[in-house]
Amino acid sequence: MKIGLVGLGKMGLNLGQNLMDHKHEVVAFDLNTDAVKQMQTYGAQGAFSLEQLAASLESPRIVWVMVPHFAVDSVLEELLPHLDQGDIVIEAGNSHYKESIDRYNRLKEAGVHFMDAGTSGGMEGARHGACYMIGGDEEAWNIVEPIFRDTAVENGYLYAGKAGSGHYLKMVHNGIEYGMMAAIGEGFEVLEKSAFDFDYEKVARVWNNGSVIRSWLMELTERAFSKDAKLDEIKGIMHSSGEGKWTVEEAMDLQTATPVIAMSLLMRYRSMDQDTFTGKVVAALRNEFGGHAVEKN
Ligand SMILES: NC(=O)C1=CN([C@@H]2O[C@H](COP(=O)(O)OP(=O)(O)OC[C@H]3O[C@@H](n4cnc5c(N)ncnc54)[C@H](O)[C@@H]3O)[C@@H](O)[C@H]2O)C=CC1
Ligand SMILES: O=C(CO)[C@H](O)[C@H](O)COP(=O)(O)O
Repeated sequence: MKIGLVGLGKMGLNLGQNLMDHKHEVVAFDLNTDAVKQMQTYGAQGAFSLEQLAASLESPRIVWVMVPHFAVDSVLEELLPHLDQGDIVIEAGNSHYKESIDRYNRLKEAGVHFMDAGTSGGMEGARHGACYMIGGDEEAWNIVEPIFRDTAVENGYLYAGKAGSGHYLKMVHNGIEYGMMAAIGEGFEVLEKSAFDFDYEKVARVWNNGSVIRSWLMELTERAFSKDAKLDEIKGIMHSSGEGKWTVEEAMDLQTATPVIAMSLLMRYRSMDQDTFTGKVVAALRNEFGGHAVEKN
């Protein structure tokens, strides 16, 4: 199939190559023209505007959008005037499912199908076989399914149903990801503070062989320690992009207890601060009521 690919960053560049390895034709666009040129060297057709991208595709056009979630609306606004009834937009980044439902409704007014696809597996998945969770019209799904089948690992895609369901699943997936990573991190912190002198790469390796906690995340743990035995080269600052927060907000709305995911989110926020005002207040209060020692700046 011929696919317009918008967004050629860490995910898009890999996905574009994956698509071409599976004999799909790719028309590639990014604000960063160097990325477009990189895709061209891999054999893609380059586009230097969304108008040019749309003009290079035949109806029903299929446009795969792989940009950060804050850029999705500007892409859609600029792209929509160049699309026709029956065209299909697949938004495969990490967007909030409610925004995806709004986008589905907005594009539907123009007769354009909008599919929300959650993508998992990171850059390696995008390049060699991803995992997808997809929502949107079944009519459009029947057209685009081969693209997902070709670029996913075996059994690595699910058409989940109506608009929003793909990004809803990806939101919860990422919430789980937060909790699992936090548990791995905490376990290694206990090891680090213990009286033993463990080789963390070897620990992760043995845990990857037959243990209950063997997993891709543990394999990545092993890989990270193989590069930097004590992770001395990096700070323990944990950024976040939103999906963990959305999962917790959704759980709150549903009055559902998700303490593991919520705590892992809060620990990410905590990691952004060198010191905390909370800590100062508690230390000051202990000092006020009990004369307990405080540490001075
Ligand atoms: N990196 C990862 O492991 C994963 C990322 N995602 C999601 O996929 C999406 C893309 O992520 P990455 O590739 O990691 O981001 P990235 O920041 O590496 O790449 C984004 C690309 O989009 C381009 N871009 C931004 N605004 C644009 C616009 N208006 N028109 C055209 N191109 C534009 C940028 O120039 C950049 O090349 C995000 O929603 C992200 O959350 C999903 C799964 C895994
Ligand atoms: O979706 C992903 C993996 O599944 C992306 O890597 C995402 O950026 C991870 O979330 P966060 O940036 O909040 O850690």
